[in-house]
Amino acid sequence: MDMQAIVDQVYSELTPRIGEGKVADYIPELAKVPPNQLGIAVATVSGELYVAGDAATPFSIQSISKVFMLTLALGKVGEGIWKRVGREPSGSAFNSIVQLEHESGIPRNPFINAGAIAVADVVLAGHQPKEAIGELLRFIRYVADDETISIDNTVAKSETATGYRNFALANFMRAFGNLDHPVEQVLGVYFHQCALSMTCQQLARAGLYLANRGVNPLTGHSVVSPKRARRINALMLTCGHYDGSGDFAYHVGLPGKSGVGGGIMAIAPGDAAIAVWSPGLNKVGNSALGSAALELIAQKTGWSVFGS
Ligand SMILES: NC(=O)CC[C@H](N)C(=O)O
Repeated sequence: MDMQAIVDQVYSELTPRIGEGKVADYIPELAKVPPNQLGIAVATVSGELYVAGDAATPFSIQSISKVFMLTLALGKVGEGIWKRVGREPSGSAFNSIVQLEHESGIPRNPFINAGAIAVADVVLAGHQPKEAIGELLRFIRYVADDETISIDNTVAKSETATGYRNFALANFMRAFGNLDHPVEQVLGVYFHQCALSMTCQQLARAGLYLANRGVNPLTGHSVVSPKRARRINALMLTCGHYDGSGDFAYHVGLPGKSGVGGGIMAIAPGDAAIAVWSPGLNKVGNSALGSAALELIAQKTGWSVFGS
């Protein structure tokens, strides 16, 4: 079956389930997003793009931004980042605070909130918060090869007003000496990165460097080394879905990163980058239908990092 037929079939198989899950409501602006949407985009390393459903509708990428910020931070400080954040799955919720105290302010991995806040602190070094946000925006436009990508300031404001847990996490880390900048500044960067607004099409293209040994095949831009691309994929596989990472690996078998906006970016190394979006979330905060769509795509294409 050709790729467009696969994407169409996955979309139509899931159509009866559209609306499943629960839209995130702890960020008031996200609670307003209509739940009955499903977008699928597959960008192949050979340069094709296959889409179905609401693949051209922008949504809040939220925690998917953590992959791009980690890429930036690794570019800045290299492996030194691992003094500030671990590389182990957390087995607890994305916004959990318990582990952080036990482990003296060193977050388990760069994809839980605490870890991403530490990464934002690294990217902020030598910058004003506005410049760091500008650097991320330039980077995402560069990897996606799309100058129209922007940040939804209403979402960033909404989260700033209600992000009590993230303030708690950041204050905790600052107390342990694991944040170099004032909490307000670091979270300013973090909330804006989470508020990046992108479509499935843009996100699939943006992820291509991770599917193609660090090089964006559409532009020829070398973003990271092959080794670094593999390592980022390894972290996405083990930590990209919080305490649902094992289940995602079991069902989908590909590195992936989810966000509470309902998006998931998945990487089929050597083949494609995939972005799916549906706002309803499962119990651990990952898109319910997005996960189902990726499972079907993986099944139908045979893509898996665990063997064919
Ligand atoms: N899992 C997520 O997407 C969480 C991101 C969200 N901005 C938060 O910090 O709570």
